[in-house]
Amino acid sequence: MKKLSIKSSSHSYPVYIGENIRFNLSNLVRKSYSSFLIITDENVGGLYLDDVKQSIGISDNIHHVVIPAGEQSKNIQSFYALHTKAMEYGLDRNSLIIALGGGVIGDLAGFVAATFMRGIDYIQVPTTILAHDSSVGGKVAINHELGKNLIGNFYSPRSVIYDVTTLHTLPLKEIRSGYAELIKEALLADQELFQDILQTNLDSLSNSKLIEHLKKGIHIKAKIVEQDERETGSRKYLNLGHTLGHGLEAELGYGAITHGEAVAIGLLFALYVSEKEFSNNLAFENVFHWFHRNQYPLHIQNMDVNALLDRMRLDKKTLMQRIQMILLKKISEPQIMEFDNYKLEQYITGFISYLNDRMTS
Ligand SMILES: NC(=O)c1ccc[n+]([C@@H]2O[C@H](COP(=O)([O-])OP(=O)(O)OC[C@H]3O[C@@H](n4cnc5c(N)ncnc54)[C@H](O)[C@@H]3O)[C@@H](O)[C@H]2O)c1
Ligand SMILES: O=C(O)C(=O)C[C@@H](O)[C@H](O)[C@H](O)COP(=O)(O)O
Ligand SMILES: [Zn+2]
Repeated sequence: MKKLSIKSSSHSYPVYIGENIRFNLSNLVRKSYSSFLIITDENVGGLYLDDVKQSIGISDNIHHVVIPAGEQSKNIQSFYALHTKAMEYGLDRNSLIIALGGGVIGDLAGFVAATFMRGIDYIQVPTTILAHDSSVGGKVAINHELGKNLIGNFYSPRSVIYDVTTLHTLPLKEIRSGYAELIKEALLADQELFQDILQTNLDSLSNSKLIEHLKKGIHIKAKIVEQDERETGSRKYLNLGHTLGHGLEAELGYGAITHGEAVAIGLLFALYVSEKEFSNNLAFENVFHWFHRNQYPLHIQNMDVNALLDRMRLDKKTLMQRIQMILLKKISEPQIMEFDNYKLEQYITGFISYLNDRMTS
């Protein structure tokens, strides 16, 4: 098992990465709690809820709630229902919430923990590749129907317990989704990781390669969030690919495409704009080929560009109504840039038709 420690403004917390460590929760969670609420979804619950329950111990004070799987559950109704359950189960300020699942569960359960009785402890037990990103850094949120993660907070977990054995049950679609965030981290900070991912075929991914990539991704994320927890500066770079990605998720309807699939298209857009702005031959071609080879859904059909721009304007990086995008001058050299509507509209229109042409040729 590997352990790293992350410093947040309120406390430091360990990230454990290892095989079958979901069976060892009671040793890894050191403090004693009055009660536990495990929040999970129907897919993950069927696979791992019993393991986690047993690993905490035998007690009347271990409760669980299973919610429908998917992005549509990351909403105000689930948030409210979880608060109701927490009250009905008698959780108090010394209770622990356990987020067992992917990023949807982590963001939602984390936000419930951040707000229940003004904040109680929670831990992240991530079960997707994508959640190597979401479980670290303390961003917790739910979606508003107008925009992604618009209701939320920064609220760090007490620990992250990443049992990589759980990743064996992930479908290929979710492997792809998680790798979009890994490519993002590689583009931001690690040329070697980037080249290595480009050599990797997701349908024949080895366990050792996956774990190597995850450790590097977590390392990159950890370094950035330690420097700038509340996103006043360099943390914005972790939003590479998300200005368009989040806009697409909201405009297409939450869950129509996965977060990682949206980020993949957003990354291509960021590279497309970067190459035009900085006149360089960056990485668009390589990334496009890799996504295509690994069957990422890259078509954007029947998109109302103005509606998409309105979604993008609700992005949290927007200032004075001006949309900001993270671009790359080169690999490992991100830069934030502000755009006026006209220019961005031109770029989006050009990008969508270019991408659709490439996908049909
Ligand atoms: N807080 C952050 O810093 C941050 C970072 C990145 C993404 N996010 C958020 O994370 C969410 C996406 O997370 P996600 O991709 O993990 O989605 P998810 O939680 O919906 O999980 C994806 C799917 O995989 C299933 N699943 C999960 N673990 C499984 C397993 N081990 N075996 C089989 N099936 C499993 C789930 O039931 C679900 O159907 C988005 O809402 C995004 O906004 C947050
Ligand atoms: O941790 C961050 O910071 C990120 O931007 C990571 C992103 O992958 C993640 O999707 C995050 O939730 C986006 O944050 P948001 O503030 O744009 O909602
Ligand atoms: Zn993301």
